[in-house]
Amino acid sequence: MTHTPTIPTSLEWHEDHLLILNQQKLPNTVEYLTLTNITDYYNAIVSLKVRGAPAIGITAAYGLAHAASHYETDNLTEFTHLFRRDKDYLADSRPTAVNLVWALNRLEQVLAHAQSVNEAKTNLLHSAIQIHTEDEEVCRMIGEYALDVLDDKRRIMTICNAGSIATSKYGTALAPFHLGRERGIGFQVFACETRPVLQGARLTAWELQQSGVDVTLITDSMAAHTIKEKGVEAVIVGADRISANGDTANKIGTSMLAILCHHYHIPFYVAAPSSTFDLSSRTGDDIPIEERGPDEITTMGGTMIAPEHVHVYNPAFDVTSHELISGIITEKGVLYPHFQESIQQTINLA
Ligand SMILES: CSC[C@H]1O[C@H](OP(=O)(O)O)[C@H](O)[C@@H]1O
Repeated sequence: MTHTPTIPTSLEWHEDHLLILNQQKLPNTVEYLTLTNITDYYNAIVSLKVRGAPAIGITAAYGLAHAASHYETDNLTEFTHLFRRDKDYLADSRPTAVNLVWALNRLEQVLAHAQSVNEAKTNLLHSAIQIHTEDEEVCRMIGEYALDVLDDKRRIMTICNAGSIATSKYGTALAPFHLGRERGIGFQVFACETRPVLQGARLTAWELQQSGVDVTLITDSMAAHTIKEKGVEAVIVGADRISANGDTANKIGTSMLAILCHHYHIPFYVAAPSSTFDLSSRTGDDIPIEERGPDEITTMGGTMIAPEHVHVYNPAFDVTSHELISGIITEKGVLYPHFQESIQQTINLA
């Protein structure tokens, strides 16, 4: 049976609930979950059932609007108090991806202009839907600019999953591959498995196969050898938070690839929407790095692969110095060094 290439997505809003693709079950099971209360939304984000900076921002926005639609008060002051309680709850789910707080703050701005509880409930949901639908065009534009930047390069490496299922559609780092396949541009993508959660092995390999893109899976430790032996021509990655000087937080292992690109004299690109920039973080030192539990490292499929009680350090992200980044590809165009200035000129207009 021939497979019809499709670009998979992970989020669907249905009138009064959000349907999410359970990314913890991929690639073996394609399962959708219905989120019905704010604890469902929180737990889905914390447990990485939904993950990826833009996708968790969109999910949190729906979660907050959904919760607010059930507040039983006609008093706007009381409504606002409940709103801020739930906003803070969702904001605490994961600390590194700034898209989460960006989306929640956008809803708070909508609430500030509401004249009644009913108007607030309506406008909050419309804002969440708008954040979701806007993101698809943003990712498509990132894909267009990335195709220009990659030019005639075809052998590209990536890490984690900055793909269609990590956003509304298309993705950021993977967007050029999806668009390219639709236009007959044949990329060969080398996907790092991305220990410990295996977003590369479980998600990027699956997503690109669904979309008909040529993907080769490697372990993270094979990156240097693969760049040299397979003639990798560029690396493109996503981002969770980009500071004012261009330092970029992304999945753990990303800075390792940037250092390899510097050594092998190939370009290292970051692909991210404007909503991933955090100008209040002056440098990467200001970016909070999420640390996750030991089980992600000491177990696989529920089986211990390390001795009991071993000390574990599990940072989920690392920071790549702006000095190692060749370009930051956004929906507004490509930013080049010196990033402090180009970010001020471009992202301030967001
Ligand atoms: C466009 S996704 C951006 C970013 O989010 C991922 O982190 P996680 O899987 O922990 O949510 C990864 O760092 C991606 O590059």
